Amino acid sequence: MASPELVKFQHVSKVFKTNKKKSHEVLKDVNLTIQKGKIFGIIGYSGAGKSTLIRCINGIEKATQGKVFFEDKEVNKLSKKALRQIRGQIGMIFQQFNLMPARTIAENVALPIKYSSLGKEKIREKVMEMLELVGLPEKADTYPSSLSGGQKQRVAIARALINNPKILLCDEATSALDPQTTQSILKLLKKLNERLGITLVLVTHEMQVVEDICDEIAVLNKGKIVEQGDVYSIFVNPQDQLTKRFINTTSKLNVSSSLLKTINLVRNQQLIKITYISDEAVVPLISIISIKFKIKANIIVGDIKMLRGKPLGGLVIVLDGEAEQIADTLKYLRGQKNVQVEVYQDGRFL
Ligand SMILES: Nc1ncnc2c1ncn2[C@@H]1O[C@H](COP(=O)(O)OP(=O)(O)OP(=O)(O)O)[C@@H](O)[C@H]1O
Repeated sequence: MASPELVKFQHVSKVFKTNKKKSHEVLKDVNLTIQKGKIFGIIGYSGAGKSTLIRCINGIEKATQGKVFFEDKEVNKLSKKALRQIRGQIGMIFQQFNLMPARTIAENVALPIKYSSLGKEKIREKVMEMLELVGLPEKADTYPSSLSGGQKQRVAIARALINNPKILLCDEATSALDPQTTQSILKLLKKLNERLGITLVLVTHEMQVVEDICDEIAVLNKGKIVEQGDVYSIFVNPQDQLTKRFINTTSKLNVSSSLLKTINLVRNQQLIKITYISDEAVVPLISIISIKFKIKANIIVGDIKMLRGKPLGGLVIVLDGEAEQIADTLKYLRGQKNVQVEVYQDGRFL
């Protein structure tokens, strides 16, 4: 059974007026559903509208058209008081951490509950609990300037979680961090998702982040969602060119064009890329096509990885044979269940 819906966008558009005459449609007819407990990635280039989209979830931005729901509540229609209550259930972290430099780590983490009815001791207890959760209890009484970028993001996560939110919005949360620190923050986010059941929305321009921890993904291009679905299916069979470009950034099969230029294809040779999943990952496709079609197949690059616990493999191969043999081989490969075939033409795989 599908998990219940936490966030829903129905035909959401957002227009910013840039001056009296000009306006800019930043989100265009966005439809998406985020299920409770999932890790949902929103990927797109700079300016695609990612931040605007997640800011519509907590009502920092208001949709110009369409509806945004948080559980069963329509965010745009809430009173100020109701919106404040909803925001208490929505945590947010940012690329630049947004910590207050003149406050200690403990004071930073306590900020969202500073004016609550909780007493000082209870607040300190909750702060320490959050700092334990993110692995930084010993930093409670130090200042942000003494922390590394990764530690600052951990503090920001602790602050965002202190109200026990249902969802954590992460706006390019790892973009300012080196790859190793990025990994440790992603690991922490995954742990929080598993332990607390908190829903995560990750805005990013890095497909590696999506590959590492997301369950679902929406690809945003100039304000439009061009593709969405579960991460494995999208990695296996991306439909949109932009999605393919993002996936290529994480793939060892993304043979550089300079390397491809060194492969001097002669007549009767065809460069292809095949991607295969599940059982096909272990089926000896190359042997089969060599025997069946008497074709030579030279492997240029091969890769196999586990994605969400399932294998995803791929090969870049030069097929060498008569035109008819190549055509029959391509037909055979394309007829295989769970095998995607792309042919190299005009400098790219299509
Ligand atoms: N308050 C605003 N007024 C006018 N234009 C805005 C406003 N906020 C954002 N925009 C414009 O909307 C577009 C999308 O911005 P947004 O920050 O949502 O994109 P993004 O995908 O998050 O990009 P980045 O990763 O660079 O932040 C940009 O062209 C931006 O200039």
